[in-house]
Amino acid sequence: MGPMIRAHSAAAVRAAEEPLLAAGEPLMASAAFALATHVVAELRARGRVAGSVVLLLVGGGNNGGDALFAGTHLVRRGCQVHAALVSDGVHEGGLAAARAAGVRVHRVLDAADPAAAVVDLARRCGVWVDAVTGIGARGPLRGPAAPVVAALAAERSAWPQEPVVVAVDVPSGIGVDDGTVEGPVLPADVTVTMGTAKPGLLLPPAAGLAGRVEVVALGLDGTLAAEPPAACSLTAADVADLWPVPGPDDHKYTRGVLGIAAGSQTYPGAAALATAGALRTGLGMVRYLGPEVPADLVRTLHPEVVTVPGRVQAWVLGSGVDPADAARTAELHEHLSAALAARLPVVLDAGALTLLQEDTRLPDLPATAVLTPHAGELAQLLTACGEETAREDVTAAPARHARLAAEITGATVLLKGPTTVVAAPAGPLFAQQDATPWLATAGAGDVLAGVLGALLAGYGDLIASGTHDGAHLPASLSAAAALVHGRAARIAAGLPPGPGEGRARTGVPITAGDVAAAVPAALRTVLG
Ligand SMILES: NC(=O)C1=CN([C@@H]2O[C@H](COP(=O)(O)OP(=O)(O)OC[C@H]3O[C@@H](n4cnc5c(N)ncnc54)[C@H](OP(=O)(O)O)[C@@H]3O)[C@@H](O)[C@H]2O)[C@@H](O)CC1
Ligand SMILES: Nc1ncnc2c1ncn2[C@@H]1O[C@H](COP(=O)(O)OP(=O)(O)O)[C@@H](O)[C@H]1O
Ligand SMILES: [K+]
Repeated sequence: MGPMIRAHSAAAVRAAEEPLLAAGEPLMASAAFALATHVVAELRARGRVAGSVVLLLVGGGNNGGDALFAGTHLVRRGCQVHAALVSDGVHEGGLAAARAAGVRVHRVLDAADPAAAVVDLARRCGVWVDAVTGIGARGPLRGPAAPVVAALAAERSAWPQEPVVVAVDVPSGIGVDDGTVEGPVLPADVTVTMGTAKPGLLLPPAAGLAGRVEVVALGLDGTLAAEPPAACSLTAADVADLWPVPGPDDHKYTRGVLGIAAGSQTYPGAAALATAGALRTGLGMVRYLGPEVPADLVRTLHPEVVTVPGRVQAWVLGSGVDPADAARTAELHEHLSAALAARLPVVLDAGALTLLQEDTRLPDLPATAVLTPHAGELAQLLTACGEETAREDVTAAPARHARLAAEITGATVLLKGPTTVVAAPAGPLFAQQDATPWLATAGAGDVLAGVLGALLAGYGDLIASGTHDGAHLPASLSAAAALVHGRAARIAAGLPPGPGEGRARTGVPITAGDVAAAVPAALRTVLG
């Protein structure tokens, strides 16, 4: 279990590089050697290295320079290496070295149809190295590189197993700092990234195009370790550090009591699922507060649940609550006000999000309030806050919209989706890609609300005392809940915990109840 994956912005990487370059460190030579080593490893994993045919897609900057110098190493390993220059400029030192080593250089822009010329060349190559742009990219790919990359992406989707695509630093064309994809991008199998991961390698939708991410430290890790990351992904080891494990002196009140005001006559299942998620997560007690039908269901399914009011250390509000139900909405308002006054952490899900929208005086929430919208709910919330937003806007730039909602409301925002993104008003973004598309099933969000609520209840006393580290703790706990929930889904679907399958479609269907039932198994993979 490795430590947290930390990503830094292009500007932070440049600032960290500066003193090393000034001191004469051969960063590009190191980057190129590491890149060649990874290409060789990919070739070896697929058969043989010597005799393999490699295509370098070379842009006009240092990203292209990395690939040209890597090409010299690959020639020495017996590869036949072709470099397609897809920009007017080129890294002159890299070009001279590549030519001298025997790399075959193709000035494809001289062809009548550069995209067709590159595709023609690419069909003969088993590895494509994407070095069009790196951290120097401004906006989506433009100029001749755009149709070249679009044509290669189309070619690749027709032949998904072959070739292997290795991106240098980032897949060219992604939003390096925000993970947006606004133009053509060639999906990579592996991204060899220099110095540190970049936010776009973790954040959706670009993260889905990066493949496996290999970080080449280049000696920048020391400097960057002192910088807060722009984005990060928790690993199981980080979650193990955060997860409350009871000691001999603990009792149910020190372990945490969670109040759940969820479910309704119309949607009683949400109450049962949020409760199941919470109970399986481990906490002292669940107090369920709601109308007769969901309360009966909860008592029947979970006799350990208490259904009378009393002290709690955190709340889950709103899952399965119909916003048109005025009486229930008023109850949620009361619970929310009481929770905020007591500085208790609170999860605002589904119907409770609508509550915020209908409150024209949007409460100024603390970061210990965690909103858990999916893309459609976040679009509605932002629109209600005066930021006209469509669901598609959110899915095109999840991190930006989650951050915007956090800044407007003051809350922590856990945005659900294929990759779960967590944003507090300040501090690093979190991106968790621990689940499986099988998790996209009714009620799965209710289970997540319960898991997160239970975790927050374990920290309730600390949070209420105000002695924690501000916005960071709720965001980290939200990311941890997403990891455990995602792993539970994978285990229920018969998949190993850990990173997803990329494009492969594996596993079996699951219900939200299966996910809740698999939370202890997920925790076993985390806590050991
Ligand atoms: N500093 C170092 O020593 C080290 C740097 N390293 C490596 O250098 C990379 C950064 O190199 P960089 O700064 O030269 O920028 P880079 O990513 O090649 O892009 C600039 C080129 O792209 C072009 N271009 C821009 N936007 C575009 C667009 N939308 N669509 C199309 N083209 C576009 C732009 O053209 P222009 O705008 O000038 O016309 C220019 O030609 C970094 O990612 C890492 O790989 C490592 O080796 C470690 C040591
Ligand atoms: N394609 C996907 N891959 C992995 N997880 C997904 C995908 N789509 C949705 N999810 C996850 O499934 C859950 C669905 O929750 P939600 O949309 O609230 O459903 P519901 O309201 O029915 O409970 C969330 O945890 C979300 O992150
Ligand atoms: K690249």
